[in-house]
Amino acid sequence: MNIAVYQMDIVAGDPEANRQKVSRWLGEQELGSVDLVMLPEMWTTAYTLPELEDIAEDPADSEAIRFLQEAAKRYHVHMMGGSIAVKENGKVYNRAIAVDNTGELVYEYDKMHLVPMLNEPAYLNGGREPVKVFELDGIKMGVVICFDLRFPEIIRSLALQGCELLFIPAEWPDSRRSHWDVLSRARAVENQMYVVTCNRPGSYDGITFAGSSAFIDPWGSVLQKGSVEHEETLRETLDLSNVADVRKNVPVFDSRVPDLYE
Ligand SMILES: O=C(O)CCC(=O)C(=O)O
Repeated sequence: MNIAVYQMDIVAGDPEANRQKVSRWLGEQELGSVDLVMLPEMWTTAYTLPELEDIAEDPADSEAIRFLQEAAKRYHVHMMGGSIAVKENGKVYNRAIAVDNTGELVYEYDKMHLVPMLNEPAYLNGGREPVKVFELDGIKMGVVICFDLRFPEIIRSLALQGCELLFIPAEWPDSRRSHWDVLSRARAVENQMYVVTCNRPGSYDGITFAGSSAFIDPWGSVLQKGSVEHEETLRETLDLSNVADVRKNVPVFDSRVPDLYE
């Protein structure tokens, strides 16, 4: 599977400007051989938490979701549309969106772990639906969002559902970049899956973000990594047969003793 990650700097609080930005970027790419495009966390708004109450979109009538669906059809690519702020029944959620290359919405996930360091619980509601794998081109995939990376149990739950490829859209700060690097590799090694991350660079409201988006293989090798400071595009072709090979060579899943710890 050929994947293009847009390590995008985000215009704060301006969904229209961000849609235009992604639209321009898509138009500049040679997407002929690309199967899937990935965007970062909250790519329409950035972390403008106090404004989200007003600018989060109704998911039943969302410009951002329509935009992802139109882009998927136009370029014939699956869209791992990072996450966007949505408002449903008066509550704001940080929702990851996956759209297939026919424009069909195939999976949504509301970030369940809210970040105390950012006072997120004051502005957002945590998702209450367990994570599930979804399938594109016969590949089992999962998505978790940023802070979720610190909770190995949510990612193990995806692995136990057969996940081979995990996406992590993020707005991870540079001050904790070492955690981002170590934990995303650790999740790939312990779950023997590909991990593809898309983290924004740039700054907002006194926080500088870490960039460092990456493609990590099921052995834990970093195939490619973005810069810390700059916007950029990362592309990689993943050979999904490596997942089965690594799981065969180091049979972690056959060696589990869940009765003793679940
Ligand atoms: O866990 C961290 O250090 C960063 C988390 C975060 O910034 C987020 O989830 O948006």
